[in-house]
Amino acid sequence: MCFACSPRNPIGLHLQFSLEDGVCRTTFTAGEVHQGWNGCMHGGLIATLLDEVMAQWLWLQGIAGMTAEMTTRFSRPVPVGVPLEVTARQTGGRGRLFELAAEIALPDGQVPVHARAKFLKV
Ligand SMILES: CCCCCCCC/C=C\CCCCCCCC(=O)SCCNC(=O)CCNC(=O)[C@H](O)C(C)(C)COP(=O)(O)OP(=O)(O)OC[C@H]1O[C@@H](n2cnc3c(N)ncnc32)[C@H](O)[C@@H]1OP(=O)(O)O
Repeated sequence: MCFACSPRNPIGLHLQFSLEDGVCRTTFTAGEVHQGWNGCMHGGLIATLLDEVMAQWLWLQGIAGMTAEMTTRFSRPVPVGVPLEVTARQTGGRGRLFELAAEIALPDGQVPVHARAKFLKV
């Protein structure tokens, strides 16, 4: 029962994904229960959104991959209560290794956080 995507996980994020033109996409609005500092989404949960959207880029193409490495740049706080657009795309890779990038965009287009990761097909 995936914490990020299972519709049956009672404490999960219940994310739903689409893949179009090589971009995987989901949306999420953080609430007070997802805060770290007051008014700001917890960084670990931000990383969860980014990790999952990249994993789903693979999964929606029939590839089961595990995160082998991930770097996250937190440039600005992510506010709670606003709809976030979370996207991922492929940046490289060879064989079993997939290199992906993901970002979170605010409604005004600002990108407070982005990530890069390597996934290995299992
Ligand atoms: C009714 C049922 C329906 C089911 C529906 C399901 C719905 C669900 C759908 C979708 C779910 C999506 C959920 C995703 C969740 C988000 C993703 C996560 O959070 S995953 C968890 C966190 N990650 C881990 O726990 C990994 C822990 N690590 C490992 O298990 C291994 O290290 C693993 C698998 C990553 C690699 O292990 P190896 O044994 O397979 O491979 P090796 O031999 O180590 O490496 C292979 C090659 O890759 C290179 N490599 C490995 N890591 C590398 C790295 N970081 N950078 C560059 N190269 C690397 C190595 O040097 C090697 O290269 P050379 O073949 O020797 O040339």
